[in-house]
Amino acid sequence: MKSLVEVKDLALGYEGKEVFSHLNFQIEERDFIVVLGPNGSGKSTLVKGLLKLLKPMSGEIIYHLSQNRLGYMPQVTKVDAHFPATVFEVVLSGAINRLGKRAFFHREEKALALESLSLLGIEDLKNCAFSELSGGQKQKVLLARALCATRELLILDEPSNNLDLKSKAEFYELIQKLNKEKHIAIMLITHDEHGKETLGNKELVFEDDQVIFRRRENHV
Ligand SMILES: Nc1ncnc2c1ncn2[C@@H]1O[C@H](COP(=O)(O)OP(=O)(O)OP(=O)(O)O)[C@@H](O)[C@H]1O
Repeated sequence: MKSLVEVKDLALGYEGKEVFSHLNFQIEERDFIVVLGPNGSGKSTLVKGLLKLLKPMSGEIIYHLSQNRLGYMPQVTKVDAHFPATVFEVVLSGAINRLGKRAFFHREEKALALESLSLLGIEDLKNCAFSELSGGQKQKVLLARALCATRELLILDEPSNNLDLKSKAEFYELIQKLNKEKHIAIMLITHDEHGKETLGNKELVFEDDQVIFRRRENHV
């Protein structure tokens, strides 16, 4: 499988203090990597590094993504729930990295936003106010927004947070389908028991001063 991202001997941290070091792993095409670990262990720090919001203290991250595009879905709690925009506007904003020097979205980006909505079966929400959606619907809209950025690699930050069991199961089914049928590589950061047991072909586990990367044996 082609490598999408190579993390080599990476150390990340804040103000000269390392959160983790000597981290090595690769994200390959079609991978579904589950990232696990207790609060404060460094999961979000890794995500910040992958999104280039935090510079490596040592080591490097090498990207083999087309036009360096990465899809990121933030935690709903980190998104302003009262954001005064329609679903379509929120999804379209995911295509901002495709604009280059243009200030306005073209027909292609708008078509991509519609296609992302329809891929997730939520085209009927298009004109709804984002702030009025349920938690599960908001997650799907943010996933459609990430799909507008790229179909190569999505990083999902605790997507099951604050969802009821039914919405959670539905959401996991959806991302599994994107991975298996559309061959989108996924990195899922989760605390969730469901994710711990059943999802992913590989896992990255942050525990007691070490980070372990391994293949999951129970992968279906
Ligand atoms: N901006 C920051 N400045 C300084 N220290 C930080 C900053 N952000 C996080 N940290 C520290 O880095 C460590 C790792 O935090 P991080 O947020 O990556 O953990 P996490 O595994 O994502 O936790 P959670 O599951 O609660 O989101 C913690 O000790 C945290 O206090």
